[in-house]
Amino acid sequence: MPRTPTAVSAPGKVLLAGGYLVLDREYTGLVYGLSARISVIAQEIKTSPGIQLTEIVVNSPQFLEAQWRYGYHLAPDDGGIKVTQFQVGSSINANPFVEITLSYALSYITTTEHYKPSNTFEPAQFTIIADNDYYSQSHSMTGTEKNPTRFAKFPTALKDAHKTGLGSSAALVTALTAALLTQYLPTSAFDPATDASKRILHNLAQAAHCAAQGKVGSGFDIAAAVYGSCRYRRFSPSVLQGLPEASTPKFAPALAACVNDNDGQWDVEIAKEGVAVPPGLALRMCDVDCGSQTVGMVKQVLAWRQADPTNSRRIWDELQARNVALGALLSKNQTGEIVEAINQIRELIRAMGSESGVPIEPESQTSLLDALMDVEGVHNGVVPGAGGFDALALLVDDDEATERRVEEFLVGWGREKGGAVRLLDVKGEMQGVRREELAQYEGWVV
Ligand SMILES: Nc1ncnc2c1ncn2[C@@H]1O[C@H](COP(=O)(O)OP(=O)(O)OP(=O)(O)O)[C@@H](O)[C@H]1O
Ligand SMILES: C[C@@](O)(CCOP(=O)(O)O)CC(=O)O
Repeated sequence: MPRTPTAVSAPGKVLLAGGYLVLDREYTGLVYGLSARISVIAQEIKTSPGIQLTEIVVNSPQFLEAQWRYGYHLAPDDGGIKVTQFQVGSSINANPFVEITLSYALSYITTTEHYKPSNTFEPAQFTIIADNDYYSQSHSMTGTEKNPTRFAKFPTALKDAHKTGLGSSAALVTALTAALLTQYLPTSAFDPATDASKRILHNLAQAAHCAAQGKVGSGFDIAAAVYGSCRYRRFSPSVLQGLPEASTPKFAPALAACVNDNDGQWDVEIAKEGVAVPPGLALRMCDVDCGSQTVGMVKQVLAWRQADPTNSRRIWDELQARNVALGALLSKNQTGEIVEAINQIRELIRAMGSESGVPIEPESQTSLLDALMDVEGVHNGVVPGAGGFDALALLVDDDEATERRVEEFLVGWGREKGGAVRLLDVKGEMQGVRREELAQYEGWVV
């Protein structure tokens, strides 16, 4: 009997407060999950009787040239599962986030008691469906004009897609890891609704995402993808630094020991209590269709921190206090105090920017935020995360009239200043990873 297809989704993120600081365990970040999700639908590939396939296919049908086919084998000396991409068409088009997630999740599964003694995984297809707000490009909806489906078809390959900065890779790695664990383990061993499974998923997705990115960041984006909105204190980088490279000797047992946290090393702190958007308000995002190269910005800010330890500590400690104060007043619904609390945070973010020479809140974003605050119903906003030209996060009254006023304002702003500024549909959302009903993907998966 073929298994019924399953779907899981993970949300995108916005780091409302705590950019840069959250890289250090002394400080915390205020992270919100977003209603923009990445879903992965897992289905068996039907084979003819007598034919054995060892193939795993991953598709991202909203984009051009977005199918990746993999074979796999057990690497020697407990190296786990090595995946090898098959060529489709005339060129090979790699997706490191997909490939590394496969090799990490499958390697982990081989260490569980549920792995088939036959040393195989049933051939399966994993379809990635992303909410449209992850990308800035104009797109065509796939249904009829009167009845468009929720998911768009983009006229580009993924490498040409303009990202809005909502954390597509973290949501993808988390959802794909959860889909693989759901597909190849019984529900008694993995069920994303339980806390124990969420911990496994979090640790495994952090390990895969760091490997795919080629660096250990703070990991707040994976935390948001798994747990949704939370106050986040990072794990010590040493938790992952001892892992051998994938498919080298002893990778699989080392990964399992790390993910199962045999030595109690994971010191990450995720607090969901008290992280909220006050009733009647919404966290919205405003895309400026630019995006930032955050790697260089992070390097430069950290270099400033080393070069000027006294001054930078003074700014960071005060900024942490202001960030915590914002979290507290949001959770206590003190809506009237938002404007001043965020102004105070922005002031120090700009100070950190001018001291380090990094445009964390660039002047053009300052003028846009300040002008938006004059629109009725808009409280305040920040350039979240690493800052720069990523989409802005705004706290606004959650009603249609405010939405209309903001949209009208942005049209005028774009006309006057040039550039495509627009309100994204996405809103802050509390929930993390979850199982999904299949019906919503009709037309995308057969
Ligand atoms: N819909 C998708 N299908 C397949 N792969 C995807 C999809 N969306 C994102 N990816 C993978 O994630 C990569 C983008 O990751 P990257 O970390 O650069 O962006 P991001 O996580 O959206 O950005 P940020 O961290 O600034 O918010 C893509 O190059 C691709 O490998
Ligand atoms: C600068 C940093 O603190 C936040 C980066 O956030 P974003 O990817 O720009 O949303 C880096 C990190 O936390 O890994």
